Amino acid sequence: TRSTRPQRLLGAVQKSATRGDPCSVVNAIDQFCRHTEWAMNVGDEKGCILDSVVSEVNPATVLELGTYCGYSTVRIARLLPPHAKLITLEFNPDFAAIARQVIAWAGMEEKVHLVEGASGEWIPKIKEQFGVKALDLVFLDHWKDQYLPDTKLIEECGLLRKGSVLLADNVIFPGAPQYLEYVRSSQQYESQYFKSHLEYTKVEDGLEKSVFLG
Ligand SMILES: Cc1ncnc2c1ncn2[C@@H]1O[C@H](/C=C/CNC(=O)c2cc(-c3ccc(F)cc3)cc(O)c2O)C[C@H]1O
Ligand SMILES: [Mg+2]
Repeated sequence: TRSTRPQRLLGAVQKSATRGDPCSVVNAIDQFCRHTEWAMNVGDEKGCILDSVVSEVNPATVLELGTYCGYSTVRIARLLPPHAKLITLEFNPDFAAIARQVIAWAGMEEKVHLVEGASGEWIPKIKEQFGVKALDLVFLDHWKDQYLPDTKLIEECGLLRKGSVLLADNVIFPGAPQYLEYVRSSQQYESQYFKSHLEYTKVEDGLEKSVFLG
């Protein structure tokens, strides 16, 4: 039967990237998605903004919502110090299986906990399951209508501290209007929009960075 897009993306990684080299994995996926087959990775242009926020926050604990094929998982993990932890949630078993292989090819398994499950079910378990006191950085890139409910759940679970950063993909396209309204109007956040483009296209999109003020 016909392969899936994630399977073809993994094939491109195994063909063109060097095992243990996360930058080559990121570059292989960008090359494949720009020249062969588009896929919904944050991509190279928005990825540079992601890189700068990760480097600025220098997080010990990161939560990613929506692993998909693991592109941003690898992109973030490659910048983390040795004992930092990235917890990434993915409820589609087929995507999770591909992402595990992409993460392994990049040699990032030590820094990444990929949890196969729904964010709504797992966010309340993070503290106990992973011994996490607070999240330094949250990268939101799952279903866009889940950004707001999951942000409220993260707050309710006491997972944010003064200075915790939320970084949300696709706030313009496909768009997350309710989330944007919330973080931009809330007294508890200082929000900033980073204008960019939808991955591998000229369509406007961007990332919203929101600092929790406690
Ligand atoms: C609640 C929950 N828990 C765990 N995993 C969850 C979850 N909701 C989704 N997920 C997982 O995240 C992933 C979902 C990501 C959703 N992202 C998107 O829908 C998305 C779509 C586009 C896009 C743009 C233009 C177009 F013409 C078409 C598409 C671009 C992007 O960057 C995206 O992130 C995969 C899914 O299984
Ligand atoms: Mg996205």
